[in-house]
Amino acid sequence: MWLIVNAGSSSLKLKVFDGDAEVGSALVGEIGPDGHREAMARGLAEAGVPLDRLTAAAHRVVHGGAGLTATARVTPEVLRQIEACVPLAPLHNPGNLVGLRAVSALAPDLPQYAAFDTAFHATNPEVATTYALPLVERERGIRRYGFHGISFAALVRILRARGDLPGRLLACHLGNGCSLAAIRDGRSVATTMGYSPLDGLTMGTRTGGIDGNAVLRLAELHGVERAGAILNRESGLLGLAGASDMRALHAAGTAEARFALAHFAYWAMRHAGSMVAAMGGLDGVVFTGGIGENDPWMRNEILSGLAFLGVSPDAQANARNDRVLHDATSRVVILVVPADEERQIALEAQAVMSAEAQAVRAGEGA
Ligand SMILES: Nc1ncnc2c1ncn2[C@@H]1O[C@H](COP(=O)(O)OP(=O)(O)O)[C@@H](O)[C@H]1O
Ligand SMILES: CC(=O)OP(=O)(O)O
Ligand SMILES: [Mg+2]
Repeated sequence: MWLIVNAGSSSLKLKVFDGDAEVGSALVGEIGPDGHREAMARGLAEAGVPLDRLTAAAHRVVHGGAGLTATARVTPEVLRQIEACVPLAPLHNPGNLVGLRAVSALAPDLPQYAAFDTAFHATNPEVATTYALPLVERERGIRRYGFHGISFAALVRILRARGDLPGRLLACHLGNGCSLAAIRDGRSVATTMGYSPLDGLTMGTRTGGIDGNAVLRLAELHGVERAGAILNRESGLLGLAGASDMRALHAAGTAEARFALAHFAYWAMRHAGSMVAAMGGLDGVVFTGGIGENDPWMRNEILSGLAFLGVSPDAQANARNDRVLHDATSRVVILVVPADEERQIALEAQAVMSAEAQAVRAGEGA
């Protein structure tokens, strides 16, 4: 049995797999950036995790930096590197570390693995990942990494298994954090997040794209730490309309809420154009994440802005949150694939464990 821990910025998802079967799960939502320790204790109890029967645990880790680019066994050195990436993903890596430490406290001998949100974008070309900074600054690892890679890898795996993977795919992960990826023949060639999960789309509490000089001005006014909190925790939908939750904005009906919804849709559409250019056209659009899977209004708004690309949704299918959304005239397929990060983490970690076992056997045989 495997325990999978997915600590996002606003939710904690736990799953227990026995072979292919999901035998336990827990979802602790709306936990806020500092609530991961309590959420972890609650989640483990709720999922009924049989600690003594576990083979291993595997975790989603948002930022692996330049050093951690593939799913790995968690060693003290790996933990140190994840810790070193905390400033790069301040909403995420601390929660990921809480999860890792909570499991080792409960089961000190249990093997643990980490899968990284950055890894899927390792195939982006250098022009896409490089900031035009002086060499000495670039050498510090200040570059674009991209995130939500476990979610993107999962939807590629699912679509490929169905024989449904479009050649040039615009993937939209719209949750509390939001990013787009340009996926060509199953490989990421561009994505909207950069050095940290702040860049790109308007998000629940993050600005999305903002001019570096505006960031400097905020740091000058408030100090670096406070400026970081403003950009990461008090901005986005929350900053525009006082609520970070998409459902709350739809319900609010105020002018501010309508503007925040329009802002979210507009910037998703603007960045989608950039993704389409990066892969030289568009064959498919896929939505995933809490908003991507459940918000017909938002999907329709974004897709309307992409009508010039031949994107044409079926209104009824969209309203029903169907898995296939394009109508008969659409030149582009439009799909919904529920986020499957936990199974992706399990598959990747199990592959690493099998490779380790094989290496040990080979060593014993030699
Ligand atoms: N039925 C719904 N309609 C609109 N938005 C929804 C719906 N259900 C969930 N959401 C939104 O999805 C977002 C959370 O996405 P999720 O992927 O669960 O978050 P996380 O990034 O923490 O994993 C929130 O903005 C929430 O309001
Ligand atoms: C990377 C990221 O933004 O993750 P989440 O959507 O879980 O906040
Ligand atoms: Mg998420």
